[in-house]
Amino acid sequence: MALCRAAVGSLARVSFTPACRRTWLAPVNLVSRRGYAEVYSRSKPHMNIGTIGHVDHGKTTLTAAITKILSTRGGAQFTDYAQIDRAPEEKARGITINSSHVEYETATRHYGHIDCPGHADYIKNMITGAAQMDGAIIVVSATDGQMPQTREHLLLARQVGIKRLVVFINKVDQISDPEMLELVDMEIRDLLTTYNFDGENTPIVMGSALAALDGRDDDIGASKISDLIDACDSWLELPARDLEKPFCLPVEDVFSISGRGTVATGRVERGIATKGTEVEIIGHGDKIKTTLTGIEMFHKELERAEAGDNLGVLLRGLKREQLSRGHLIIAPGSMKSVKKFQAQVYILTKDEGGRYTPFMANYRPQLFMRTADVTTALSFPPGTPNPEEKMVMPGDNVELICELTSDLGCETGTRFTLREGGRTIGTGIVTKILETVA
Ligand SMILES: Nc1nc2c(ncn2[C@@H]2O[C@H](COP(=O)(O)OP(=O)(O)OP(=O)(O)O)[C@@H](O)[C@H]2O)c(=O)[nH]1
Ligand SMILES: [Mg+2]
Repeated sequence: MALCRAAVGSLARVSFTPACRRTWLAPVNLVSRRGYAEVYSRSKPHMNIGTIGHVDHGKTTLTAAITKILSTRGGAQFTDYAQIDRAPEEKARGITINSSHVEYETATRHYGHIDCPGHADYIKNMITGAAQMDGAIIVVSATDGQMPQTREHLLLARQVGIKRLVVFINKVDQISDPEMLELVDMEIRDLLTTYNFDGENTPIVMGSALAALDGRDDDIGASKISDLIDACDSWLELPARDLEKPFCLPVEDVFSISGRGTVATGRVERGIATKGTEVEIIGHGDKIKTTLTGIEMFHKELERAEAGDNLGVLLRGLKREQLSRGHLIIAPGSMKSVKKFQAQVYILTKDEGGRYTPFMANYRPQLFMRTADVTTALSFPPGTPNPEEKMVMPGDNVELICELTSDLGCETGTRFTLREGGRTIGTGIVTKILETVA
């Protein structure tokens, strides 16, 4: 900020000097551009990560320690424990989540980092994607080893599509027996493998977040935080940018333009398509191959549609009635249309605008996914004890099977909401595809 202000300041000063009037633009622009780059550092790739793990294992202390260590290298502003733990309430789609966001940068990357104050907030955050994590640091206290929430967060991390994690074994200042640490290391590697992470190669760093924060015992404090940051840089993979993913345009509206044909409008979710690209239309019982013969945005013809664009596309040989809201226009073969899937769902409490009462299997709310809405029957996955009697309470995090009345294009990781009578009662993420349409 300081640099930005300096740039603005110099702009104001220079523009007041008449003699400079003709020439000031160039130097001032240079200053402001340089200022901008140093402040926001857009040159480094960005990645969203966060601390996850069992209550009291040291997630917030570690978050504070990372900002402290990086602040000495000029890559962060030190944010102390109290500032992080005083997480602001965020209303994400009607759901209140307490979470703190800090940012820092290393030599090669810019990170956004999320830390939640409680278990319930981690669950909500991971299911709703209120702050999407591309990777995570799982914190495990050496004094306890893995605990129930260690496992639950690992499972959720897997389900929301996090592919790689870095482990921080914390509180080693309280362990005198090195064999104990070896045991925790082995146990965590086994656990990672159980949840389909790479247990063998995942970096595990052992240290003390508190020592780093307090500026003592460098060998288990600051130096280990540095190791952890290096492990994040080298092991966590940058997510593919939306432009690199296969094309997907969820249809919002359909028009018929006489003499030209059928036009679908919507916002490109991901990927790139050019005029003449072959596409596939899926959903609502259809699978139609066609070609994009025109792309238009703000009444102007475009050669290329890309992620984020709000536009209309002209489709070869398609009748108005063949297309409707909720269809997906995709790169051929890049996604399947799905009739039944398993999902991790968070049911909103009444304070969050959700239901007042529990529901049981065969409850049939409306499911909203991208631009589509269809009715879904809900049931419990096989192996659920007493499925006929099981009740889902507001505030619960449950695995459910969704059977749709009309198929929709989706994949593992696609998010949706459940609504009933105009209110959102739940939010979920697809974790397993069970039945697709040929
Ligand atoms: N001895 C020791 N204590 C630590 C260390 N790191 C954190 N603690 C203490 O462990 C307690 C919990 O730390 P937090 O950072 O609040 O843990 P958390 O995982 O954020 O806890 P929740 O947000 O409640 O789930 C605090 O009293 C910390 O001071 C450490 O390396 N060594
Ligand atoms: Mg905390």
